[in-house]
Amino acid sequence: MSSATTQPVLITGGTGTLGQAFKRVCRIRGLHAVALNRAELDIADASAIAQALNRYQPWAVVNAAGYVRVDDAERDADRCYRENTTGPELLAAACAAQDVQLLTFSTDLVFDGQQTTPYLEDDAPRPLSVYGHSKLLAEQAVLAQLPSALVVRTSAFFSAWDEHNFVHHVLTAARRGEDFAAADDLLISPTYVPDLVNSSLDLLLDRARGLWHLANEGACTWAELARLALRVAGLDEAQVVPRPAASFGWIARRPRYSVLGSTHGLLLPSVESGLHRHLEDERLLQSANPPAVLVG
Ligand SMILES: NC(=O)C1=CN([C@@H]2O[C@H](COP(=O)(O)OP(=O)(O)OC[C@H]3O[C@@H](n4cnc5c(N)ncnc54)[C@H](OP(=O)(O)O)[C@@H]3O)[C@@H](O)[C@H]2O)C=CC1
Ligand SMILES: Cc1cn([C@H]2C[C@H](O)[C@@H](COP(=O)(O)OP(=O)(O)O[C@H]3O[C@@H](C)C(=O)[C@@H](O)[C@H]3O)O2)c(=O)[nH]c1=O
Repeated sequence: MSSATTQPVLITGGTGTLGQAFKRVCRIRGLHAVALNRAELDIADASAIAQALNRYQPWAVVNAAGYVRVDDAERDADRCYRENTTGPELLAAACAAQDVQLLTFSTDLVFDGQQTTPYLEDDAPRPLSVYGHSKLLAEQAVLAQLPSALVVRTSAFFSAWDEHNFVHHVLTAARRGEDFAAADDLLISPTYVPDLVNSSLDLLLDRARGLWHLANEGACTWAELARLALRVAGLDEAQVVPRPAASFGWIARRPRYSVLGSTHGLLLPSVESGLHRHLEDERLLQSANPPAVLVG
């Protein structure tokens, strides 16, 4: 295979949180990358995948595309399975045929939450939602098509690089002086997106394969995460209103415990460290002269 320096990493879902973050981290690390949006590459279209692989000749595909609206998925199952299961399976088949590495992402929501200790890669999955089921089928299909694929289970993204995440919403509400209701009975593993992307890329470059759990160290409830974010930001933690998950009226069931541990022993830095860097990134991006590598 040719070297990673001459061929690009091909990123799907280039307009999303993860796709944009991969683009940015590749730029920071000097890795050649091409990020495609849905119009340029629909991952559920086999001929579009073949065309993209032929055109860009990537050494690896990073699949950052997916259907992530967990509640909507319960009533929009066909679309969810198309984007979360069919897409990754077709990518894996195409990568297998052309000897290209593949990194794709799964979720803590493949688990049912009955455990009381962190879920490891070989613990039995039993999803409670259409979204979780679509991701479990994808894991199985991808590894059947391409046993060398890297499948990273992760959860509860936060990042200052865009606004589509829980921590951003909490900070924004608190700065406006508004209270913020957050579930206090679901235990999760929050994940700082830049840490996830850097570690995933390291694993991809090391040719790691199979299932890996990647999340920041430090299990907490959504309410604890909200309070920690406000504490790190020097805001008033009392603006977090703890509530049971059942009171939010969500359509999809969520596991009450979906903390991720790993048999591989690789842990990202602590959630608190991620929050400090989230706030520092906010500051840099809002400054008069943000660093060029962070812009775009
Ligand atoms: N957000 C989270 O907390 C977590 C996310 N993940 C996983 O990480 C991955 C990325 O999530 P995230 O970045 O948050 O999601 P986003 O919704 O921010 O981004 C998803 C991207 O996928 C694109 N997309 C959807 N369907 C297709 C398709 N058929 N072909 C090409 N592109 C498509 C979307 O395009 P468009 O804008 O056109 O819709 C969008 O750009 C997903 O696999 C998700 O399951 C896992 C755990 C936690
Ligand atoms: C959990 C929670 C969410 N919210 C808000 C934030 C958000 O706008 C909305 C729904 O929350 P989320 O979508 O973040 O929650 P959810 O869909 O459960 O998040 C998931 O995303 C998918 C893609 C994953 O794979 C998981 O790892 C997980 O992080 O409700 C609260 O206001 N309070 C809360 O306590």
